[in-house]
Amino acid sequence: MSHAWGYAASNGPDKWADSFPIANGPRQSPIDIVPGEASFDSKLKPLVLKYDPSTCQEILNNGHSFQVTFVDDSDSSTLKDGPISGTYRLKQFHFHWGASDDKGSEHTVAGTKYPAELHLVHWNTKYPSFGEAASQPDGLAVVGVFLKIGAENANLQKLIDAFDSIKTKGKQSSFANFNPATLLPGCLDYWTYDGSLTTPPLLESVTWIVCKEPISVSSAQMGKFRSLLFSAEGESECCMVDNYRPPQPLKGRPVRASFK
Ligand SMILES: N/C(=N\S(N)(=O)=O)N1CCCC1
Ligand SMILES: [Zn+2]
Repeated sequence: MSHAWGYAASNGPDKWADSFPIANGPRQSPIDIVPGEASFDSKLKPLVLKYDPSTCQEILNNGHSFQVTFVDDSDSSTLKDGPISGTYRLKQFHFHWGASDDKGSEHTVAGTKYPAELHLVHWNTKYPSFGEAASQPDGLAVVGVFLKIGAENANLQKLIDAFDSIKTKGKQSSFANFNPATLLPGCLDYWTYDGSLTTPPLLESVTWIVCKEPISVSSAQMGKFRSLLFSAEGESECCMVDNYRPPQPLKGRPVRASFK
């Protein structure tokens, strides 16, 4: 791939293996989660998520998605227990979505696509930094939350209200005192499996924790997601849509459920 990766036919998921051969590796993400084939594991603990809104720093259009970045120089915002051991610090969260409400999530559930998926990215503090952790098999833990069309979500609206300041690639603005816990579903039942980053560099360092229960988003709010641009200011406008990788081969991996 002579040019930067993206989601177009010329540089999208089907082309990523040209520059990132791990794209065909043994533990790639996302996957299709088939509930009837997941095995309940009574040893799985409930998730312990502790988020401090004061660690919320900025909101950014990185040209692939929008992300909210957190100060991660202390254990103020962390993920513990669940399928992981030790303490993982929240680095950022971001979303993936479609051009229409019938697609957009990366993980699917028995083939069902949701209109969007939230990813809360955490790194293992046994390593000195996110960058170091991202290259380790137990380095990252990402909590995935599906978005389902329904009632308007007032907490998502706080993110949407900042979109005018980050419409184009590379734009960022300060974003303070947002509590990511407000984006979690009421029930934290989850599926978990060993996987990877779903964008280049596709590193196989992620313990995936995918919540069974979605959160709501209105169709109008999804329309606002689609008003963001992949393109930078002054470039020909390219709507930020379909920024999701399709499910990858499971290759024999177990998928465990924290619930019966
Ligand atoms: N692909 C990623 N996260 S994801 N979609 O696998 O959660 N990231 C790339 C760099 C930082 C996070
Ligand atoms: Zn993601």
